[in-house]
Amino acid sequence: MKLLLTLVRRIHKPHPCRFPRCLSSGAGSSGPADSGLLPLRDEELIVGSSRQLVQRLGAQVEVRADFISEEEEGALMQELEPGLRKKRYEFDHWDDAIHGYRETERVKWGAACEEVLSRVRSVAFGEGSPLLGPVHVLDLDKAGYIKPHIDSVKFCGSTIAGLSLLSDSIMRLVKEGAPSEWLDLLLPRRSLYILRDQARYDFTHEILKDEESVFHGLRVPRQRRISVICRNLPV
Ligand SMILES: O=C(O)CCC(=O)C(=O)O
Ligand SMILES: [Fe+2]
Ligand SMILES: [Mn+2]
Repeated sequence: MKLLLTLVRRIHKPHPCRFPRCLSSGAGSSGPADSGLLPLRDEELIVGSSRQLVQRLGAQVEVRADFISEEEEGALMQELEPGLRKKRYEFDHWDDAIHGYRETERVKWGAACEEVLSRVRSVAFGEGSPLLGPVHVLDLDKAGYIKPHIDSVKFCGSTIAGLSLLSDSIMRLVKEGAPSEWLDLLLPRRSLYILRDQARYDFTHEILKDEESVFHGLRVPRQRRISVICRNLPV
């Protein structure tokens, strides 16, 4: 199982640090302490190297804030935490795409979680799109991060949809072979993100370390974060 999950990710060499950056202005910033950055409108959750790129690639990237309620997050945690707690976070595989994580897959869910997942599937995937059966669950330690990689085209199809639990985080997309083209997505706690087509095939994605977690000039503290990821199958 570990092997299959690892095969899902094709790692890419980290690119040189791109801080500081010039970001377009306009987002508001205050909000409740819980997901510290809300309320932001969904279109304010994406910034990038140019307006054109945000517009063009933005059609293939979605971030939906507040996709699940606190109760639904609680239901997912209740179902996932017992199994996750039996595993240790892995920090020592330097060749892995992910540092400081434990992960699992789940096929069968209780009713409350199944309801959430069917909502994810219905917004992310076209009718009849064949899905990868098991849902992928990735638990990142506060000190964990995901290095730039592209999900395997052999095992995964055109669309990746992920819920973020427990923490806000920043997902960075960087065009393969053209590192000056990038998008940063602010993924608030309890949001859903969807990557499609070019955003999924031609751009690496990564989750920033806590200490690099700055969006639009705004510090976004990264806590332990759990993602629940649905994928479709390659055609
Ligand atoms: O945690 C996430 O949202 C993304 C995980 C990921 O990129 C992967 O497992 O390939
Ligand atoms: Fe990935
Ligand atoms: Mn992924």
